[in-house]
Amino acid sequence: MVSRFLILLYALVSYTLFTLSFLYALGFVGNYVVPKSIDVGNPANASEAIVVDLLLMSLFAIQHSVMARPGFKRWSARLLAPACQRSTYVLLSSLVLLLLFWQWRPIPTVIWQTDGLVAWLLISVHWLGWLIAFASTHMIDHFDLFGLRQAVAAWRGAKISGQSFRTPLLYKIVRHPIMLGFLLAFWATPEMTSGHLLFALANTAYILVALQFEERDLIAEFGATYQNYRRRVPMLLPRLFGRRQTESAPR
Ligand SMILES: C[S@@+](CC[C@H](N)C(=O)[O-])C[C@H]1O[C@@H](n2cnc3c(N)ncnc32)[C@H](O)[C@@H]1O
Repeated sequence: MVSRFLILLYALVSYTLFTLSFLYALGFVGNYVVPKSIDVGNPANASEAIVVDLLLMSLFAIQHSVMARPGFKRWSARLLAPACQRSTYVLLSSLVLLLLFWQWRPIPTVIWQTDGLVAWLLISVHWLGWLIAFASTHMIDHFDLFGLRQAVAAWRGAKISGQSFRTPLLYKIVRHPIMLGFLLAFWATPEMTSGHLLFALANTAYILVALQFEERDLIAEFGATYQNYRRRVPMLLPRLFGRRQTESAPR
């Protein structure tokens, strides 16, 4: 009973930290509200800023990708109860993100600046990106992705079910709408500085590499179902003109 309560508490703390880091990310990337953002904070010379920022983003990429691999999950299962695994991933990802926000060095040189209608259009696409990313987590399984479903199952003494494969709504248009949302949020800005550009470029490269690993794991887990899905649905860029579907979509 006590351990089940602690697992639930741990999942709630991790989820709260994720929520805070996600909300901070909105302010960080868009330069809204928060005290320290992508273009506001400790001044540094450009070379120091590039090195520190790349190290911070690499730390996030390594933590986020290594911990997501099945081999790491099997190894960590010897140390962590299954119900705690996803929460630990979420907790560490959130902590690394908060470290990035805290230690980020801005590079303020302006690359492009817009105003009027173009600026509003870019701001709208930026917010649409965040909305797509957040809504898409609910389309596959938000509470499973962030570890709460596993902790609630443990609390109830129920079996923790494995990940299920889903393709609802936006997943019928692209295979990775969460990542598409992030890319829109990172690139669509009325004022692009060198620091923001470094952030957008490095994260785009990371997303493109990380998706190769994620898809390899999805093929290993769901086999022909994912291969068929891959043939029918584009990775990140929606098809402008629909192609006739020849196979029935997995649900
Ligand atoms: C952060 S989510 C990103 C999902 C997807 N790459 C996207 O951008 O929308 C990563 C997790 O989603 C899972 N996932 C990816 N596509 C999925 C799908 N169609 N159905 C269920 N889970 C999926 C992956 O196995 C991984 O555990």
